[in-house]
Amino acid sequence: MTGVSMTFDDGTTALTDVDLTVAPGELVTLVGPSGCGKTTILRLAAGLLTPTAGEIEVSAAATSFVFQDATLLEWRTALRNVELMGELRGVPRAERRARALEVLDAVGLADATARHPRQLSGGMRMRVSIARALVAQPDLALLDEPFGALDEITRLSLQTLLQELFAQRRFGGLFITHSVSEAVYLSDRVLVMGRGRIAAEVAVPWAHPRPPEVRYDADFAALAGEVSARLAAAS
Ligand SMILES: Nc1ncnc2c1ncn2[C@@H]1O[C@H](COP(=O)(O)OP(=O)(O)OP(=O)(O)O)[C@@H](O)[C@H]1O
Repeated sequence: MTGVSMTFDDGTTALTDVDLTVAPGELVTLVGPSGCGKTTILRLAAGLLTPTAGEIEVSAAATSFVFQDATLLEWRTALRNVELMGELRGVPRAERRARALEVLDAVGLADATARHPRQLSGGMRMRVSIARALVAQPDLALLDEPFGALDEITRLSLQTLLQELFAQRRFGGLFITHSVSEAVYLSDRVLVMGRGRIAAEVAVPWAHPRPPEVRYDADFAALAGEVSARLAAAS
């Protein structure tokens, strides 16, 4: 997006002159204080909102979304939740089932495909949600604080999983988080937002996949410290 500004009908200006690019296969995170415009950027990228000014160009052939709430259909099994996307697109039954089983296996749920959402833990529900996003083989995934409601241990394991999936499948990602360490662990670039604008950018140089232990390196702590300092300056 180039020069994007967004003012809502009630006069609230959420974004002013924002430039942002996600290269193919790149994972970019947005961090910033509550209300600074992160979700508005994602909704604009998804085509759910039209900017007041500026241009948005999405070259990805397929875009997927993952929200903080797993948003599963309670009356469908995990497998049939993941199959739904193929059903809506008219993918033949055998093919959509094979694809759904493959991504459920990739997120570590091969043994839980027949369970309904109420029979799954919060972390497992989020794995189903990620599987549902991946089954469409997206070029771009838009993730709005997907791990925000999870406990710390589940959150760390899902960060590792997402990062491994990203390394294998090389989809681009735009990921919102409030966690500085999550941002540094996952991304190629961390964009630090102030109110309605991108205030700073911190590049993370390490190739994917990143071992979970990288979080305990001194270099990691230094980058997290830099993001935190920029966040404090931008807020
Ligand atoms: N539909 C809307 N109508 C009017 N104002 C809105 C609308 N959606 C968002 N806003 C306002 O735009 C600003 C940015 O909101 P946005 O949801 O993008 O922030 P955010 O950074 O994602 O916040 P959080 O971290 O709390 O989720 C806020 O002031 C919010 O109140």
